[in-house]
Amino acid sequence: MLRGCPIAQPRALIPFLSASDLSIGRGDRTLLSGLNLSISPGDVLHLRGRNGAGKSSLIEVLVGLRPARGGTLKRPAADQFHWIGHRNALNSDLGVRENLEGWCALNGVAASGIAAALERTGLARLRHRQVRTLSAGQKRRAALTRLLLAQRPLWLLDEPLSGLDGEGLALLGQLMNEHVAGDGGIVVTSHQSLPGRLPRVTIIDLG
Ligand SMILES: Nc1ncnc2c1ncn2[C@@H]1O[C@H](COP(=O)(O)OP(=O)(O)OP(=O)(O)O)[C@@H](O)[C@H]1O
Repeated sequence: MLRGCPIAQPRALIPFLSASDLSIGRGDRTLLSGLNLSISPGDVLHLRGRNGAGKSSLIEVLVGLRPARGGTLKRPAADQFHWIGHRNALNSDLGVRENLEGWCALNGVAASGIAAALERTGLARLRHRQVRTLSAGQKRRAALTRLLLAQRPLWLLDEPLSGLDGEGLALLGQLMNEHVAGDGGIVVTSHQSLPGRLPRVTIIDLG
């Protein structure tokens, strides 16, 4: 029997996360309904909208912090995504490095990468500073440092641009670019255009 060269098959991209006919609400109000979305390796999903449109509420539903009001949601396992919320999830009383060490210990992540990750996010110099003494942008950078340590395929970033200066925005653009180039996926909320040159961005306007 003749055997030819194996023919390269197109890669089937299995979504990290998908939702159909999703509705979400706060209190007695429905904020969003009939929402369909899917995020696969290499995708960036930009959730855009005015203040109060429901961006944070939606991302909290996507990560499982609050239930959807209706529809279907398929989410990855907890160790397959990393979420950065509005508040950065940093302990103000601890130093930058201590925060990261604690996060690594809690999440079973090797702490050996902390020094390099802090260099990358421009915080090496501030590693011993108590978090409460950092500026808003520096706190944001500390939260972004966890992305490098976590090395999880799906990132969910709520307003990651807030507080960052031009250099910080460029850094975030690079991190996002590298992540999707390595077949990661990103869900990101922002009022602004996203930094960097991202190859595959889908924008969902929430109003
Ligand atoms: N605990 C709450 N109870 C009732 N309504 C709430 C609660 N928290 C937020 N809301 C309302 O839900 C709506 C959506 O809020 P959400 O924080 O998701 O908006 P957002 O698009 O992220 O806004 P922003 O751009 O200002 O961060 C707003 O109208 C807000 O007032």
